[in-house]
Amino acid sequence: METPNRAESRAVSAVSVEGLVKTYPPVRARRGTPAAPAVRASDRIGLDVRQGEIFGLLGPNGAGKSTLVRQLTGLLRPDEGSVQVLGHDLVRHPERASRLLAYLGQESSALDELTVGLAAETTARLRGLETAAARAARDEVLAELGLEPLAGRPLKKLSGGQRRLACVASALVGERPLLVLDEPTTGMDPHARRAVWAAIDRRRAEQGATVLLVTHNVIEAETVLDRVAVLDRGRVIACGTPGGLKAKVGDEVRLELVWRERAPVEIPEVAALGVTARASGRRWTLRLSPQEAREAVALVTGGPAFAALDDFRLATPSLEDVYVALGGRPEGTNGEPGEHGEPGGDGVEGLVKA
Ligand SMILES: Nc1ncnc2c1ncn2[C@@H]1O[C@H](COP(=O)(O)OP(=O)(O)OP(=O)(O)O)[C@@H](O)[C@H]1O
Repeated sequence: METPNRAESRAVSAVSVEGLVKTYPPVRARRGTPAAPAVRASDRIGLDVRQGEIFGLLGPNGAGKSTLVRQLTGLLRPDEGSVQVLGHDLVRHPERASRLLAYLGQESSALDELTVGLAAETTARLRGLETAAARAARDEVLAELGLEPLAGRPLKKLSGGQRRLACVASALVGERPLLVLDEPTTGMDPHARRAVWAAIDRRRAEQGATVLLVTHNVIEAETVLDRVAVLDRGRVIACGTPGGLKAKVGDEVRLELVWRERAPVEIPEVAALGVTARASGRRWTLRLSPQEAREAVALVTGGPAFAALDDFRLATPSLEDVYVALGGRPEGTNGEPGEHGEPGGDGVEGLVKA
């Protein structure tokens, strides 16, 4: 028998995904193009996004975030599994997606020929608003995002950040209960970013909108998200609130050491620290217990190592630490998982949402 809690959580679910599998087929080698193997971009994904929350999908390049949202928005058919959006089965009825959700993808080519104003107005009309209402909605969203001075300019003649902002305006125009935004603030300056987050937050506060946000900007994600799912190689390797996920890293603190030129590894204690450090140029990042951190700070500030030290910083765990601990790659790098991070397998099972 179903417990009241489960029944209740189902009732307020905006997006519910179960057992989602998507494999891109292999590509045969042709005229100088090498063959590519099949890619399982969604590997039995299960997710539940509650109504009214800002839910993030976080993961490195190629983790499968866009593939997942394209299935959630009815644009890509899964091989297996179910997708329910506000109670509608979008695998069986992908055509219903346009009534339920606004989707901002990574590409904007469909709107490129239109002016900023016309793109917003046309989208509003397509979402069922009458001419006068569509124009009012257009004016409102352009004012909200500071786009009025650019209203008459075609998107293809704007800078990257301006074009992205215009695309956000079109995504937000006309009310949709679910906003699916794939990297909405890419290329934007801080002023534009703030305007976008304020506009998203307003739709949640005033319209009760649910927001599903794709990002690999860990820092930004931490401040705006209610909950986050971390994707890696097509799998959800963790899901929870940013605070909850951070608590899973325990009471570890992060110690960052910046060396003047190079780390003085001829000092045995420094060499020992280096074994567990993630090194990036002159910077070492360590995750340590509070006691270990105290000892490490005493070592690098008190002894001969101090002469080689340029700067250091102690911080409580961030979402980025969680991400690295789970086998994700730190922001801004394309390298392999952190040296002391588990490879996203057994060690993190306890974090994966049931
Ligand atoms: N149309 C396609 N055909 C074949 N493989 C694809 C296709 N689209 C994506 N892939 C592969 O599927 C995997 C997941 O890609 P996806 O675009 O979903 O990742 P992502 O997490 O959105 O990445 P990014 O952060 O770079 O946007 C990658 O290995 C990618 O190379």
